[in-house]
Amino acid sequence: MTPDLFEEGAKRLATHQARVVSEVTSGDRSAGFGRVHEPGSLDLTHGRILYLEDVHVSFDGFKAINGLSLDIAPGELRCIIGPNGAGKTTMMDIITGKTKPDSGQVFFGSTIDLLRHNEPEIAQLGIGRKFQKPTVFERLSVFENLELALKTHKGVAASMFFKLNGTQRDRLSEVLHTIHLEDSVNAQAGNLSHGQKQWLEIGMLLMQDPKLLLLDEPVAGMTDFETERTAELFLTLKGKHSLMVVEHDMSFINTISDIVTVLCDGSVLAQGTLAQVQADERVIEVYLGR
Ligand SMILES: Nc1ncnc2c1ncn2[C@@H]1O[C@H](COP(=O)(O)OP(=O)(O)OP(=O)(O)O)[C@@H](O)[C@H]1O
Repeated sequence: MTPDLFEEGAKRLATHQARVVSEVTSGDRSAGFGRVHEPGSLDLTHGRILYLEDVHVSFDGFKAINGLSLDIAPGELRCIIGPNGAGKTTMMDIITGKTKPDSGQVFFGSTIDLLRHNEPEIAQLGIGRKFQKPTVFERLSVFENLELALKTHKGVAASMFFKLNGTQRDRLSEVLHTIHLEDSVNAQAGNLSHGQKQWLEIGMLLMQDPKLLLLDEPVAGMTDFETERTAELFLTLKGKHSLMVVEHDMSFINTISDIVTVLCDGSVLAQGTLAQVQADERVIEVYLGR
């Protein structure tokens, strides 16, 4: 880096720090959000890995997200439910940088302002997303899919010369064990069952060691047996990773959930244990009264 660029960077940092100091209220809920962080580290000082505050998004005047505030603790497994059109997918689009909100705050840890980053950067920061439909490479083996996930994460240039080292091989074996696919390591992904493909895709995300995993209807289309194993898998991941699971299957949610957040009309309608939210009159009304 040239001295000029150094100087410019130092000036930007000083301006940013001055602005942050003037904005932060001591002891406030938002205290410290926006602080400059060490590159590569995730500041969890405030005990929150994800923090959304008063987020708004409109599509052609329609308020899809309307004052959404929500936060998640490190290692937590949070379930998100809500009727069709509640804003669940749009919320995930905002967290992963696919949709930029009109206003509001979205922080990863205390210091990383996600609204300043694009989709690939957010993935590199440690937020992995699994869409409803499995998207594995059908012609490749289970092993090759997992290996490819690691290569892709390293970037195009690095991936051309990529060769698994010992630690990465150990990681791959560990992930294979976690996703219950040890016996299918050489199977072609296209020949796996629907549930196994879903697990493989989760395994591909795990190869990148995400800090936060967003999972959209992970058990849709699974057999009862596959759903049970997925519940076991998520309970294994909880603690090591933070998980946000959007699901409609209430018995699955009952097995895995601590706290359930109910979204409706783009904001949080209720939050608590599954039993608490199911007993909430407002929740009953949005599910049954429409
Ligand atoms: N790109 C877009 N343009 C216009 N409207 C949109 C767009 N994306 C989402 N919406 C609208 O925003 C609202 C929220 O949609 P979203 O997909 O986030 O809901 P959801 O809770 O994920 O629903 P579902 O459970 O059916 O997947 C819906 O009314 C949807 O039609």
